[in-house]
Amino acid sequence: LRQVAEGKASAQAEAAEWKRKYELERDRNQKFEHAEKPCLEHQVDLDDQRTNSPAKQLKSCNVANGQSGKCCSRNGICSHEVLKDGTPTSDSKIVKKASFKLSWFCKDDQSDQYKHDIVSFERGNITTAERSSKQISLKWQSCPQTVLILTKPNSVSVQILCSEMIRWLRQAKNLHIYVEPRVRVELLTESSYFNFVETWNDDEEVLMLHTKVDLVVTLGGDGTVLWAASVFKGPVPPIVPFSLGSLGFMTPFYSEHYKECLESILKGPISITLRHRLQCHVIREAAKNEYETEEPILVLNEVTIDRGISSFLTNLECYCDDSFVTCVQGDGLILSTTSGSTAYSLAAGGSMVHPQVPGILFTPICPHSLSFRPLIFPEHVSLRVQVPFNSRSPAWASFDGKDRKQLAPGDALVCSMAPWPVPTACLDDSTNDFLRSIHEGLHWNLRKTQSFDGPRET
Ligand SMILES: NC(=O)c1ccc[n+]([C@@H]2O[C@H](COP(=O)([O-])OP(=O)(O)OC[C@H]3O[C@@H](n4cnc5c(N)ncnc54)[C@H](O)[C@@H]3O)[C@@H](O)[C@H]2O)c1
Ligand SMILES: Nc1ncnc2c1ncn2[C@@H]1O[C@H](COP(=O)(O)OP(=O)(O)OP(=O)(O)O)[C@@H](O)[C@H]1O
Repeated sequence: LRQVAEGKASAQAEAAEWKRKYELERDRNQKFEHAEKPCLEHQVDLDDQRTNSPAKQLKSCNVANGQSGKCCSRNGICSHEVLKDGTPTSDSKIVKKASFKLSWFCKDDQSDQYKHDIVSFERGNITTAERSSKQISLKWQSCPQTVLILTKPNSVSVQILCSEMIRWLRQAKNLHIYVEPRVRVELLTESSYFNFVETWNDDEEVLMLHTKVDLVVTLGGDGTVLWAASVFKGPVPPIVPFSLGSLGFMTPFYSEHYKECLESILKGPISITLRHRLQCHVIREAAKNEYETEEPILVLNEVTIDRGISSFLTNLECYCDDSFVTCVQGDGLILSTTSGSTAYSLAAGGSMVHPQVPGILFTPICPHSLSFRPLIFPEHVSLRVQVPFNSRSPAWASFDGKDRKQLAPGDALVCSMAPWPVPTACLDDSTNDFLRSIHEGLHWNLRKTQSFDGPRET
């Protein structure tokens, strides 16, 4: 039964991955197949999809796609492709969701003819052209109209900024605002002016948030960005993270300049870091049937499997796809995204990796071995961490530092790249923001410069 459940989980992850790859591939092919028709021509249809009935949506989509299921994008990803899943609600008749287009560029854009080949065989030479180092740019194709503001709890400065920002977004920009139920109560306690601010009542409404929200603003530290990502179990709208914590690796925007920042974000284009997430399935040995596989959990930083309160050594068998990797004997193991590489994984001795690099970091925590160096796996693998039957104690899994789950002997955790990344807005661009955060946040490689005078090589 466990094998069946594991098979199902990995098949689901694989299917999602194939869907993502298929969509990217289809966009690439578009460039070659499509006539030079500007994307904006289809804009009316795309906007209509948001406001009209499902039947009309289907029709307009078919018209936009020339009945062939193709996207209007030619050199990027259109928002209606990323966000189209989910049925339209009655609200979507009133408020249109803004459409945008993501596009990328390489430094050597001149070599355009090879840009869309992953691997090409030119006169026997293998060349790669599809690298992960592209800066992604988001261009609004219709104006954003709905902003979700997520805030760190129990902070007076955050509360003050939140109400000030909402007033400005409403009065100067005439935007629809969503906040968490807790924040709406706080706002209404402050003033009945905030009656227009919307929220949700149950988890089902949260599941549909991505169909209503154009932009997410976070006010807090990295933990608030992790929180924002966890709210979206599927596609995530672009996130603009304002720094109101002590260490902001993922929060490049300064809250003092929020008006200028939001002006330019709402206008676009925006440089985006597409932060990959991991999809984790807990597979129970005791599962009675395959349907008992627990809901997958998406993490932006990492999933940690550790010894919890147990004083025994953790014993974890690790597999990559079907190959045995190793047995971790120590305090535990961190499976991290590249965004999470500067968080817990870093503290456990893992490398810092640029967040735009797609990979899964495999970092042991205090391994009782002299030779256990951290690894980085490619993005397409599925990793399985199994608590062996002969383990002396259970292990504990935690997801972005939250939601601890016990893994009994025989239980396993299966982890692969999720199809829904977290797009965070950059202050500058992906690379400069990353370098600034490791310089300013960690004082990386800070050393006094050697003086000029002294002995010299002759
Ligand atoms: N020994 C450690 O370094 C350690 C231990 C436990 C958890 N953590 C990290 O804390 C994260 C949860 O963050 P939180 O804010 O909810 O908890 P928290 O309030 O305990 O803060 C943890 C610290 O990690 C920083 N952080 C979080 N994500 C980061 C990232 N991607 N890059 C660099 N620094 C980052 C935060 O800014 C914060 O200073 C976990 O995902 C885990 O990575 C680290
Ligand atoms: N909207 C929210 N609802 C519930 N919990 C939240 C929310 N936003 C943030 N948190 C939690 O609050 C904690 C602290 O948040 P955050 O890291 O943003 O602030 P901080 O600790 O002041 O920042 P720093 O770690 O940089 O000092 C985190 O554990 C985070 O998960």
